Amino acid sequence: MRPKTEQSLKRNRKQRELRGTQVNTKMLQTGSVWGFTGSTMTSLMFFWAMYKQIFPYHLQVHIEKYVYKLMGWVSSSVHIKFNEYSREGLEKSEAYDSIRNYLSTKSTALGNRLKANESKNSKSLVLSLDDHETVEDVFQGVKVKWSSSVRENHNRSSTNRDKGFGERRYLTLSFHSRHRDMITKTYLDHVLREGKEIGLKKRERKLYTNNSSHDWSSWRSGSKWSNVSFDHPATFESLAMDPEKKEEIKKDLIKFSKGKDYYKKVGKPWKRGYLLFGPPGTGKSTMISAMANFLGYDVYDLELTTVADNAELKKLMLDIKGKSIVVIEDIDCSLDLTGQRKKKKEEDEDEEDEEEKKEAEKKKYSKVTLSGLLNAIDGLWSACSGEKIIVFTTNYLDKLDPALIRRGRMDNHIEMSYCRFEAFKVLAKNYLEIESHDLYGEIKRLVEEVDMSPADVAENLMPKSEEEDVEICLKRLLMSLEEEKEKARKMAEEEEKKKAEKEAWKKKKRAENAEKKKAKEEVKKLKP
Ligand SMILES: Nc1ncnc2c1ncn2[C@@H]1O[C@H](COP(=O)(O)OP(=O)(O)OP(=O)(O)O)[C@@H](O)[C@H]1O
Ligand SMILES: [Mg+2]
Repeated sequence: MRPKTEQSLKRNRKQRELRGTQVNTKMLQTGSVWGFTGSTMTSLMFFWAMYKQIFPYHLQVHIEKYVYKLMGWVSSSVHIKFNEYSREGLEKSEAYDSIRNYLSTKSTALGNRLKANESKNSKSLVLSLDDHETVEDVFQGVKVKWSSSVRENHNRSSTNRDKGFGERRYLTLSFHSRHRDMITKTYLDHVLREGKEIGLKKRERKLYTNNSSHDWSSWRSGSKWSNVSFDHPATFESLAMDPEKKEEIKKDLIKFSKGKDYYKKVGKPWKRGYLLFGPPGTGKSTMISAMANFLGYDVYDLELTTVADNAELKKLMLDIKGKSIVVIEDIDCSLDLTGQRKKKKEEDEDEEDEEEKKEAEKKKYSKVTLSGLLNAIDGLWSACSGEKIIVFTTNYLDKLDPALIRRGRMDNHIEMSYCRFEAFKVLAKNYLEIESHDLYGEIKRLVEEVDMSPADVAENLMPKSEEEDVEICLKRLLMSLEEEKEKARKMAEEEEKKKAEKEAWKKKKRAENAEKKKAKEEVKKLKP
């Protein structure tokens, strides 16, 4: 470790010497905000190079301090330095990362030399300004200059050495002193905000699932959630549904994600609830992935049946970060959230089949109640750590307690329905890469009258071998639709028959009753 560090230090020193006085001049900059004149620079360069060779480091630090002060008196420029690490060298500076992200967009435009870094938390390479590079930026008509610098880290504690820090990087922002107020107040705010935004878009997103509380202590740092990287390919473009409805949802999401100030103004926590309902295979789960990809949010898949009680649910909720979608799938099956009314009904019916018994067993573990869940959604936690979207999915809207899905809790109710022609066109484009076909007319007629889920349509459209072409897939879909239509017709016929039989039975009963009544009345008349 040590020989390698010393070698790298030597190499750095050499590089510095090769770069000459220009680089050394940049290294003058160490104060947090200070200034110096450009006119005195040239004469200083020579002395600076000499003095770096002659004086030991600890003396240089003192000399530099006084030189900066002197230069500050006559300066017309202001320089602000941003270190990569905190003073102790242990923690990476968030501001540095945000500025680096911001500058990566500026430097690409200007064609500067860039450095590609691979980051653990980023889904792609992070491009940043290379060492000793400069880039200009213009904000509200004011020109500023950013330069990236690196200097040896002379204060290498054992921790630093272990972490492999031989160098200290920093960015310097330079501008004319007359713009000091605007730059320090408005421009820096703008840079940090934009940089953070870029960082969030680039970061690798996660899919979290809740651990059972029995396991909380055994997970690293007592984590309540375990995660994998979220890599679902669904997007709104590939989602088959009514285009107008899709646009509405996208607009709603954009409004929400940009609504920080609005929510603050109206005094509401920055969160929004979506209820997705519809038959199986209509794209509810796919929609959640598309939403997460659209907004760049993490997904927290909350399995309520493994949550022991309300207190545990609250702890889980408090452990959720901002910019996330909290999902409770099949909310009607998760817990007995319909309250007493359902219990009574079940007791009356007394006809639980095997499946229901198993479900009930699962639910027994969890003591989460409806009011616990309502608190978890609406409670104080929901105002913590940034914006959140909560999504419930269900196949049976009428099974849910109205309190759970009322507006304000579930703000947006979205019905995911059977595949109609507009949705079919999206699926055909996704699966077969076609925009139209001779068979479209026939398909349109059938999909508008047959209830087939997008999942079933997609399955028919997917080529099953290399030999299967577009026509084969479309014809298979047509056949399935015809079969479904026939099935639906037979079912309707049977329904009709049953209804007619019931009606006939009722009529017969009514006639029998009338007959009986008549006979009784006649007997009454005959009685003295
Ligand atoms: N609207 C859709 N657009 C695109 N693909 C869809 C759509 N609906 C379903 N699919 C396809 O069908 C598969 C199943 O859909 P998904 O899991 O989203 O349905 P779901 O509504 O969540 O069903 P369930 O109610 O059973 O959970 C998806 O993987 C996707 O390929
Ligand atoms: Mg689903």
